[in-house]
Amino acid sequence: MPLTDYPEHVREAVAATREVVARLHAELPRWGLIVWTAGNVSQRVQVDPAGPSEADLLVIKPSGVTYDELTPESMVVCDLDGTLVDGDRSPSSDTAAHAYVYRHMPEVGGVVHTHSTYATAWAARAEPVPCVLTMMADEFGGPIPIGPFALIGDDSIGRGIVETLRGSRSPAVLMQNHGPFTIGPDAKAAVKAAVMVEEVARTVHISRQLGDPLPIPQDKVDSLFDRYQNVYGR
Ligand SMILES: O=C(CO)[C@@H](O)[C@@H](O)COP(=O)(O)O
Repeated sequence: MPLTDYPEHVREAVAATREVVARLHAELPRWGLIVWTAGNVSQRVQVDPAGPSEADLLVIKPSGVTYDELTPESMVVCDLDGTLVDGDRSPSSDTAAHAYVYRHMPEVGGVVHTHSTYATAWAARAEPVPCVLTMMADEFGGPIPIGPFALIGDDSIGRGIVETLRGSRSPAVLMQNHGPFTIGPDAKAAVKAAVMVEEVARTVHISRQLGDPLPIPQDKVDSLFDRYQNVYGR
């Protein structure tokens, strides 16, 4: 269904989401998380005020466009099957993965994918980043998990993200041989997770060059995660 057939309040929400998603894309090169046209950010447009539903839409970057060319108007709107609803260009090649996450994780409002160097190096080894930093306990509630090797082009990547993160406290998954995908209640939270996963992947990598980092006991991880998620910054 073309965007013009949606009610005015939905079209207004789409316009606002285009502004948000375009602005958040600038954070990926700003924090050194991508090169050229790699990576993408999306946000769910909640159509039903009662809560996330199959009728929702998503806004995502156009495929193969450099970040300096991204504008709110260039953002692409799709339904949760990945079908184009509004946009002059093809949606990101990862749209199917983002859409799958939105269909199967109703609490997720934002998805980000990058190829950030240190996190992608851990993904190349299919090695979870161990929880050896209080910052990891705060942000991820434990190790950063590895998702399965999955080819682009169907639901494989999205299924791997959901199967890995459903039931996990981590908002980030390192897809084997590919790179990080992150989720959040909105796109800003998912971008923050993408920044943090690269930061801790780098720190733990450096620590490992000099010796064996010390794991944090699980009860301490639980305490740190609970404080950070429920008290910090309130
Ligand atoms: O990693 C992949 C595909 O999974 C890259 O092609 C992706 O980062 C960028 O593709 P798009 O420009 O969003 O189509």
